Amino acid sequence: GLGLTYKKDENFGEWYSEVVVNGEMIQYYDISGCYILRPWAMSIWEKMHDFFDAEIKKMKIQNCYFPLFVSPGVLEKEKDHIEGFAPEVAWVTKSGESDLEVPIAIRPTSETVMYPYYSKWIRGHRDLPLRLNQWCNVVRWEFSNPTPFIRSREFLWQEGHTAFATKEEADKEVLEILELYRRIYEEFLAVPVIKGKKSELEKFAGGLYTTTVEAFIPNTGRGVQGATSHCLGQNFAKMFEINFENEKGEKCMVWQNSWAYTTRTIGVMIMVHGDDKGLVLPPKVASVQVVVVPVPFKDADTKGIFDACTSVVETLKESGISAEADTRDNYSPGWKYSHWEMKGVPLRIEIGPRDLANKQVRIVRRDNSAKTDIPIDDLVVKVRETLDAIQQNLFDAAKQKKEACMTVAKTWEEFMDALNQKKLILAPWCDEEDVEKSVKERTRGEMGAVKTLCSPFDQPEMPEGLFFRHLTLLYIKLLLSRHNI
Ligand SMILES: O=C1CCCN[C@@H]1CCCn1cnc2cc(F)c(Cl)cc2c1=O
Ligand SMILES: [Mg+2]
Repeated sequence: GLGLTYKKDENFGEWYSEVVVNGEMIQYYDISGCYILRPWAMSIWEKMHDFFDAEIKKMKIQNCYFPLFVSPGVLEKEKDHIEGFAPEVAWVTKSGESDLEVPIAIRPTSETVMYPYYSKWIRGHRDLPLRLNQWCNVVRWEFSNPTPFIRSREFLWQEGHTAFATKEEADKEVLEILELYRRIYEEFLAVPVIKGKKSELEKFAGGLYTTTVEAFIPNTGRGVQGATSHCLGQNFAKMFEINFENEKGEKCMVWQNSWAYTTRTIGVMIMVHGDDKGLVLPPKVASVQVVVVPVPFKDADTKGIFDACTSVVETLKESGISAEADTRDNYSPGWKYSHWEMKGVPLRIEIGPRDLANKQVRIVRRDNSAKTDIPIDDLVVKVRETLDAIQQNLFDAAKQKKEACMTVAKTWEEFMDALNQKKLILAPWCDEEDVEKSVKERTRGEMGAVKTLCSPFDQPEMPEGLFFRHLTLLYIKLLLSRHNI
């Protein structure tokens, strides 16, 4: 039938797999960990792309495209940089029947692809800042359970790679990009995130520091990394000899950043807003914001109703609202309601004989099912207001749920209690790796281990209790459950 067989709060993993398929976002593919992104998903990727691409162009960042293939020598340039990652690298070993002389890696990320050329291109301070971005796919042959959008062996992302003469410039850009990621989540996907800094243990090992926007999946009580903006320091400059002659003629190493968000953003949005009727799309990223459904009654003025639907769509389109009429005559209105609810269209407009007679339409919100009759003359104003209200309501509801699953722990007991309640924890933190490792060990239990998510930039006032050596930063812990999402 049309409905979902799994309930979100009872079988989250199965609900998610079903809703991405029934909502026509994903088609499962015959290679494990690979998924087809159907237009209903691709249009969301495009909306975010259009925003982010325009913003980075304002920052004078230019798009480019580097090859998919990486030669082994370059990939393995720095042993410690890729030590843990080697099992994820996919290799091309043959062409046709014949083996390649040397296997070629498929990019899992592009530092080692790009930086030998940064070294060639950057000679003097006038070549700086060099700021390139690419929109592409990457391949990481992961083995932990694949999940559409959240963890796939190939995914789409943008990766920015920038080089500066000074650390100050790099530090500034790291945060400018992080703010764009916050805006993608909070202004477009209606998902609240926390900005923060990763611990030494959790950061990108090849970099100097990692900043992150952490999102929250209330159904699992887990945090999830939303996007990341690293300052690489001069580590890669040293590795790839990316030097420049400064104004005084001295040879200096550049300071670099790299930053990315991926198609995981779409999965997070689905998990946060979806319900037992299907997807719930925030209007800012919905390719169809309003669907108009004719409700003919016997033969009462059917033509008038269809004409009204067409003119409502035209009026909305003229005012920049993406609207579509479902005039298919082989489906009932009821079927259409369920279908477009499953696809998460934010607003439905119904037009029947009574609406026609009263010169009104009935609007039905997807987020809270509220039904309102509005005069046709107020159509555009009311629809725009309602779409804005839906966007805000989705964000507010997600924020409230997130805060409900976070708690402050000042003592070890409070900490363990919160863990067992599958909460995210704000706890005093000494930011020492050995302590982080020991806490990970001490908390390894049937629910999985615990890891730190970030140290939030917005630190709440210091709690008075201390249980780590000394209180420096608060951070949010993540309770990892073996049965990941
Ligand atoms: O997160 C970003 C933003 C965009 C550019 N890259 C960085 C760091 C990526 C870390 N990382 C992540 N995954 C990796 C997987 C691999 F197989 C290899 Cl060889 C390397 C890596 C790796 O360096
Ligand atoms: Mg990884």
